[in-house]
Amino acid sequence: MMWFMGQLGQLIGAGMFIRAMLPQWFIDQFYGHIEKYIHKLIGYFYPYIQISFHEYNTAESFGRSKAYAAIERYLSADSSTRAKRLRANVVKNCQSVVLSMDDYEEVFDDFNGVKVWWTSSKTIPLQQPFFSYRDDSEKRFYRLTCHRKHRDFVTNVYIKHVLDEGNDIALRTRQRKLYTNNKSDDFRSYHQKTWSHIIFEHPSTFDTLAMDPKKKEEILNDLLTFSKSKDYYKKVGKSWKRGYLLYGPPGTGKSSMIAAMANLLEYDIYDLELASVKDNTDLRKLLIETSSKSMIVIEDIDCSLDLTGKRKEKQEDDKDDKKDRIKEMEKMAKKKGKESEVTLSGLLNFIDGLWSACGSERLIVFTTNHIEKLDPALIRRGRMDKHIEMSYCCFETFKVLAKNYLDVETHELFLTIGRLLGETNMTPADVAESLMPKSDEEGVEVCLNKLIKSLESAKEEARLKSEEDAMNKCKVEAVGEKSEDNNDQKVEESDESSESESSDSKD
Ligand SMILES: Nc1ncnc2c1ncn2[C@@H]1O[C@H](COP(=O)(O)OP(=O)(O)OP(=O)(O)O)[C@@H](O)[C@H]1O
Ligand SMILES: [Mg+2]
Repeated sequence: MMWFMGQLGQLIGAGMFIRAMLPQWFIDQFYGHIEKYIHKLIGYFYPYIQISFHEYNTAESFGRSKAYAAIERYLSADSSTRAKRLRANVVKNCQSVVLSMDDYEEVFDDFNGVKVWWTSSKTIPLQQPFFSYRDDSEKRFYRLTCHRKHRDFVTNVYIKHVLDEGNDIALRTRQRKLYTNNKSDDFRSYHQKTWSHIIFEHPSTFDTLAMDPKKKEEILNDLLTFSKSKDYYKKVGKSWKRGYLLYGPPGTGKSSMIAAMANLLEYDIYDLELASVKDNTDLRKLLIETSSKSMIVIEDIDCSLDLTGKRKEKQEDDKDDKKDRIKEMEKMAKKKGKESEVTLSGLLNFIDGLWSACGSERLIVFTTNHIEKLDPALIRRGRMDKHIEMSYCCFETFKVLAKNYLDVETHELFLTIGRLLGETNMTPADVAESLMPKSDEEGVEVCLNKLIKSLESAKEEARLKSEEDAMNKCKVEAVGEKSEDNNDQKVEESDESSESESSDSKD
């Protein structure tokens, strides 16, 4: 049957060829009528329709057709098991090979009971052009054939299914990227692109992330639910994005959490450095050029810009250490002649203004060491939907680190470590550093003892510091009391002198 269909297809092609051979006057006078009857006749025997998808089409003048690429991926996923002749394409920096059907191969597809078949083919022009910006010697295309009674289903439903699947495969198999907007001035003058990128390869996952297991599971479920909620977001009229605020002291795993999130959902990361953004218009431009399935990350948002200060018109106390840092940054920016003019309202619009709805399936993540210094408008629910505290190492966190770094789940020293962790604050970064063997000779016990030692010295340091603080407080109070006494004495003396002056004058 397939052979028969193929032959009929060839006949149609032959008809086209005969048409090209006939003189023009004959075509003008008779061919229109003849062709009508030929098609009727062919249609009687050949109840199939054919749709071609060319690798290069005029609508997408440069580069390959996106539809062709999507079909190629869709067919590759399946055809490698069914087609007899395959073509190998090397991807991911020569690390893997993707197989696709070779030229003139044919595969069947069955979708919802409708049978179609795909043929890969190519045309070779008779004359090679003198000049061409790409190799025009071969023009590949896929031909889809189906029964004409399924025409509507195939054109409206099946082709959409193929393109969606193909695009999904592209997302699943792509190399993920880490983008930055911070470029040197020299680079910027040659390349006007807003983002530059490297391949994103970070080993952090939710398995390696040390934190309270219940909290971890809650975050994991939240992320997975988000990634499957396209229809829900559409139904409630919200753009498909979610904001996360990660806060806590340095070294508690905020950046590690970001990498784990991106690895879980297979998203790209756009690491946005606000201090390098010229103004709100530039910020919008950056937003527009981000892709879907991505995370936009602003680390240390409290130090990025004087966002709170601009809103409050710098009425706040200038002794604040954050402001000192910002002033320092502004000074440096002025020196370079590129001070950022991004305002708080610009940033709020970036997060959930009208423009933020472009693209979809996006996470916006802020990190900070000082949540209390952020403007409430910036982190209210709806903008930053989920607030996650990354805190000092507790016993549960330690157990995850011990499993990751030493491969132990229990040990007699765990009891001592648990007690010490309850008595002093140590970041997971510091705990991890003690647990990491520094040579092959350092076994589990040595590393756990190292941790106990550093916990004890951290505890001692904290005790000394609190004693010193208490002493300083006493000193300040004593100085305060003394100056109050002096003031009282001065007041008394001045009262006395004024009294004596008044009595003198009376005399
Ligand atoms: N919760 C954690 N789980 C696993 N590893 C951690 C955790 N916290 C810290 N680490 C380890 O400590 C290192 C520093 O952590 P990370 O950079 O994620 O901290 P951070 O909270 O982003 O710090 P900062 O506020 O200074 O940016 C990481 O490379 C990781 O190895
Ligand atoms: Mg960090």
